[in-house]
Amino acid sequence: MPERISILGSTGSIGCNTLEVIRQHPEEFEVVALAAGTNADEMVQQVSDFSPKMVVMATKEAAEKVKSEIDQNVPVFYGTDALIEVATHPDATYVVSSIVGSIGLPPTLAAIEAGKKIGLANKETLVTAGHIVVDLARKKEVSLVPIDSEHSAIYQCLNGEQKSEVKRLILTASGGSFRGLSRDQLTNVTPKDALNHPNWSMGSKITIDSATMMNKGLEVIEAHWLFGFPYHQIEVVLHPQSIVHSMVEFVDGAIMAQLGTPDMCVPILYALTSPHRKSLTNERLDFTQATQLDFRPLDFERYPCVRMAYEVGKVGGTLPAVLNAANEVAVDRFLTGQLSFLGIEEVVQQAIEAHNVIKDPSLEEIMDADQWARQLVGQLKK
Ligand SMILES: NC(=O)C1=CN([C@@H]2O[C@H](COP(=O)(O)OP(=O)(O)OC[C@H]3O[C@@H](n4cnc5c(N)ncnc54)[C@H](OP(=O)(O)O)[C@@H]3O)[C@@H](O)[C@H]2O)C=CC1
Ligand SMILES: CC(=O)[C@@H](O)[C@H](O)COP(=O)(O)O
Ligand SMILES: [Mn+2]
Repeated sequence: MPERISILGSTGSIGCNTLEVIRQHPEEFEVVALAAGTNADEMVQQVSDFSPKMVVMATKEAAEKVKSEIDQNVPVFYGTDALIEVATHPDATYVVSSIVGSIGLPPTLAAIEAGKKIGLANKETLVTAGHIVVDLARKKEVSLVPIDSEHSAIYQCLNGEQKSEVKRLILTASGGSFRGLSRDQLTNVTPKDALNHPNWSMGSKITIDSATMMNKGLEVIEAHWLFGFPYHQIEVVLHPQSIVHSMVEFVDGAIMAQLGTPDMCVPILYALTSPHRKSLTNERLDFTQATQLDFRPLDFERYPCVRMAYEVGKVGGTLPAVLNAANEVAVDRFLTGQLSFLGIEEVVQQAIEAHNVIKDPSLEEIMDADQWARQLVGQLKK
């Protein structure tokens, strides 16, 4: 039987790569339902290529545009509630969670509640409500398989290993688009500069997160929840080539690493087929050509967002949701010219300091904290 897949965020970078993987294995995978934001043109093409049973767009206008331009009689809905229909479609066995931002949390939880297998790209879900997501997945016996490249690498390195024999997880970080610049040189950098990631082609929000290295901070919290290790066993190392996608060190000093060209189709396909592997037509590493692998320690002064994320992750409660929501709004304001690049970390720090943390929060308390941070950072001047 093919894996029957719903994709949340099908028009994005991960969504399109997922469809590319599906295209390469038509006998293994079938598309059931697709959800996206406002990119109606891309969705019209996807409907024509994959004939889903249902489509959801974020807005009425986008839904009407899709409806008016598709040949097939596919139901098209819109809005956040309709995302749940895609996530829980009765014909779907697998949900790829690849909407950007904490808006991906409710449909991802709904998919877990409905017992679907999950391929998780949306790291904001785990940062915002890690304890709730992981507990529900355990209760429902749902496998939560990482798509994020570092976490996919660690997932592969941990396969068949004992957790008690792990010394530490080592996340690699490219350093982002400004890795060659000092902090003083960051004062006047522009969104165009920041969107120029050295190794990966990704959506705009995560590309800015890579430049501030908030991405690595979010990934530390993501690793904590996915693999169940305390923060002192999770480390970050700079690796400018993004070839070693992450590593696991064991108690005997042995280190396992997963390597490959920076291509998200690899972790996406592995998430869909693990523990098995399928072929992929893609660029390969060639060690007969000169290949350099460099590693450097992370300077927390240069990249304060990583330090912030460790501190926030250790405090827990509603604070990671505040960090995440504040960052989402700050990145959006940077991209729209309302905030400087260094302003991103400043306003996130202000939100964290102003928040009264609720310990062991309910989902409602987490959503409230998320909204509180969005309002606060939306008003802050910088
Ligand atoms: N790109 C990558 O290589 C990696 C991404 N990730 C994570 O995966 C997630 C997606 O990243 P990426 O693909 O780069 O992001 P993109 O910005 O490329 O894509 C985001 C997707 O979410 C959709 N979307 C946005 N808002 C809504 C909404 N309100 N309702 C429904 N859909 C919505 C977009 O639709 P539309 O465009 O139509 O508006 C688009 O399909 C993020 O959490 C990111 O951190 C993790 C590792 C690597
Ligand atoms: C592809 C992927 O997983 C991204 O999260 C990537 O890791 C970004 O790279 P850096 O955050 O290391 O710049
Ligand atoms: Mn990553």
